[in-house]
Amino acid sequence: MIPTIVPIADAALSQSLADAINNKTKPLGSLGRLESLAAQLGLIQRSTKVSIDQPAILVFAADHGVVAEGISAFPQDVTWQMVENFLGNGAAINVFARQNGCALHVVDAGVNHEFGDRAGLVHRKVANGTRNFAIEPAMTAQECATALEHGMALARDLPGTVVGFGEMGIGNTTSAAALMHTLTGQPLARCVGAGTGLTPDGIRHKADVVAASVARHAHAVQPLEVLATFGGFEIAMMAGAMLKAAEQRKVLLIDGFIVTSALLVAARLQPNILDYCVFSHCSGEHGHALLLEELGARPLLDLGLRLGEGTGSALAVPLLHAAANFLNEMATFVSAQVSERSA
Ligand SMILES: O=C(O)c1ccc[n+]([C@@H]2O[C@H](COP(=O)([O-])O)[C@@H](O)[C@H]2O)c1
Ligand SMILES: Cc1cc2nc[nH]c2cc1C
Repeated sequence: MIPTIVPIADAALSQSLADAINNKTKPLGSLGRLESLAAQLGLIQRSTKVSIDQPAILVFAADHGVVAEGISAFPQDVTWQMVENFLGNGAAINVFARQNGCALHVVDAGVNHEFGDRAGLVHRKVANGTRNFAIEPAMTAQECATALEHGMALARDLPGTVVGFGEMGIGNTTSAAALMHTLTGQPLARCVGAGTGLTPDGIRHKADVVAASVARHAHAVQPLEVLATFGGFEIAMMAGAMLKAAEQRKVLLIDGFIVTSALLVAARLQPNILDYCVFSHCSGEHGHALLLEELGARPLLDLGLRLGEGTGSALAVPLLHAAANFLNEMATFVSAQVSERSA
């Protein structure tokens, strides 16, 4: 069952939050984007005091059958090798999660590798990678439902008020581009990018593969059908986790192009989910800026990141703390006896 997500709008609370923010010892609006972020946190948590408690990053990993079409600059084995790197604390996400006090959970959603009983790995493998969607749908409806259910169950069991999303999966920018094109109607050329580093010729080939695949599966139009046809297990599991986390009124930290494509699917199922999302950054991946625009999203950071793993999510955590802390802790003009604006 897809969770029902309620909007966060509350006119009376919005006014209280605006008053609380405007009464702080600062010129009106001078904390810029942190002010709208603080107001969003307050509406999500239904309070004029907010808490950024036990932030967690979930990194979902899976393989993609479409790599057989030669659409990535890297071999498929990098997916499981990077999962090992996450478990060994050596990846960028390990560094940034540790630096910013985030718990890190690495989930095998469908990697084409047997990890054995590896400490720290969350085993939710749906299958050893998806099928090649250039030939047949990536997953069955049942596999897609299983991935969504696992994601929902994982999010349900998380403590804390913030969930950041990340992913690892060689080939998954091809999935994400197909999802974006199919669900938004944006031209393919605006959805397909270099991923891990394709050459211009490689990008043209990738776009041709997606174009042929979309034509082959033209019947897939409903969001869940589109997800099963072009998605990855990590993308479907993320979509499930996002839906459950929003139902639980958590703050969702959205990472780059692939994470946003999972959110796009979730938002087509439950549009109110967008109220709970903080868009951590605009990725350097070609389609991301437009995908954010499609979702009406305003990213916090623009650092040219295009790594994935949840790195943008982890880097945005200090900004969440800053927004929460100024709202909770700053003095008001009255309490600090600071003179207000003269005219
Ligand atoms: O997050 C992004 O915007 C992003 C952009 C480009 C690449 N990636 C990462 O690179 C991998 C997919 O790239 P590719 O070229 O194999 O499709 C996958 O592991 C993603 O985490 C991530
Ligand atoms: C090395 C490497 C690390 C990654 N992390 C996320 N996607 C990745 C892709 C590659 C190739």
